Amino acid sequence: EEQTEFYSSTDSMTELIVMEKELMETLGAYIAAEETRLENLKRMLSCPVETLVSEDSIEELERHISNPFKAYKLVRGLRKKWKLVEEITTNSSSQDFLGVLKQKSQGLPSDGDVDGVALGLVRLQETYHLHPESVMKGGVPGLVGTGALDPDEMFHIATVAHQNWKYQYAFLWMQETLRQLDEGVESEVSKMEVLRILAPLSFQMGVLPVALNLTQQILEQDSSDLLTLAQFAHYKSLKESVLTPNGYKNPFDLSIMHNMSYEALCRGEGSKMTDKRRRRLFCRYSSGGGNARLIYAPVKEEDEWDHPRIIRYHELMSDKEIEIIKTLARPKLARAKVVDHSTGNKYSTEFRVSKSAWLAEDEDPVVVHVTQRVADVTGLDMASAEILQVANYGIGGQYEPHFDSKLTGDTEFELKGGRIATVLIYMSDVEIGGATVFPAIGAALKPQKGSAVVWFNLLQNGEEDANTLHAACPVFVGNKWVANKWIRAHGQEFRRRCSLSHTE
Ligand SMILES: O=C(O)CCC(=O)C(=O)O
Ligand SMILES: [Fe+2]
Repeated sequence: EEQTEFYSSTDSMTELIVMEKELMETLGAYIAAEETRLENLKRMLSCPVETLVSEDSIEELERHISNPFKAYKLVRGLRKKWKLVEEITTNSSSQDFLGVLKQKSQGLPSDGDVDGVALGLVRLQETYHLHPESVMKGGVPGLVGTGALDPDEMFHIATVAHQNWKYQYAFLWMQETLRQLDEGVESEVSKMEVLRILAPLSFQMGVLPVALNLTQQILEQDSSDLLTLAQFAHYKSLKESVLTPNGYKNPFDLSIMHNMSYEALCRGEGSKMTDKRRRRLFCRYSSGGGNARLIYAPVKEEDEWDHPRIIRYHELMSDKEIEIIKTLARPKLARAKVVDHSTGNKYSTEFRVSKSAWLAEDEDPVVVHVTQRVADVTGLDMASAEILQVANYGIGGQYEPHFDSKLTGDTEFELKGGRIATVLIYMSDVEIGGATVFPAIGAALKPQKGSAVVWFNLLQNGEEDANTLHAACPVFVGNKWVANKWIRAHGQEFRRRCSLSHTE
């Protein structure tokens, strides 16, 4: 059974806000119905069938009901009233409400979803080198109104980081949790729970004085804990020995890990473009070599990179077209899957966190128009191209370095050839993060709504171009929508436009 997995796409996160609003309305209606019911019950309570005065003696009561009319009224009144009370009591709308809640709750986040969002946050921290404090205290430009997390939320993020072997971030979040608890902030998690994880973690991270101090704090609470006693003795002997632990790393220094060129490029560092080369990159208007559709409205073409050639076409899609494509894709978005090379099975991984959908030409004239526009500006033959793939990235959504031409079990290869070119259309701007980076050449391309970037994955000899290894950086702030048009080799033999054919 497929999970909803909101976190892999920002679009499904917005659905959650809508759902919360609907649930609140349903809850409001339920409460109103219950209030009316209670009001009715209270009214029953305030008008007794007969008033019993405390001084009334048995004789008086007997005299009272000796009047046959009064006796009649009493019997009838009691029957009527308490039948009504029973009716009102059983007519609770709680069953209806619970039914609605149960039906809606299938779309609400599961525990797995909550963990997934936390892992997404840690992934962002890794890529963009963010300390817990800077995330919370607005130390990140563009990230406004985050607000503080409470100790239970921090403890949860720390636990998820720990379970996913992200020890440095687990350590930092646990530390922050402990700091808050020491400041007396209310929490469900106890200080002992935090200490029992943080003490050995501090040792693992190589900060022996902290490990010793925290272990001591555990023992102050529970001096009979044998395991902790043994750990304490071990840490102490290490401290007293002249040997300092090898490979000591400052656990607060986030630059020591995740410094692969892919992540550096995502942070806007490590571009390998020199000034001299940059001066030879141009921007021009092109009519696609006399294409009738472009003569009066030439396309703005910009060199993004020289070797290999990467070109950006501006205004490939209009905002209106983008809205239509997104609307068509929305109901079809499913977590993007990666193919297992040995078994051919598809599975979802952290390697590729996004939701995608395929749109065929017959779904809407706009899809046909996009294909036509791609054909016009690139001059490539679309007969062998794949249908349009639309992707939406959520919190921490990313696609780690890969080649578009490396497809396992490619059923179209025989007939249409390899994925010779990629046309990547950006259907949104992204406030922070979400760049497309090429680690082998040190290039980073920023999403720009309506524009498309194009490169050849295959060299003229048909071999894969190792320089086209690329990745989608995690989205940090914003919503990322892209569309891919993969163009196959067949039909391009005489069409590889000179502006794009600098490769050998
Ligand atoms: O979203 C991006 O920036 C790149 C996506 C990509 O490389 C792909 O879908 O193959
Ligand atoms: Fe790709």
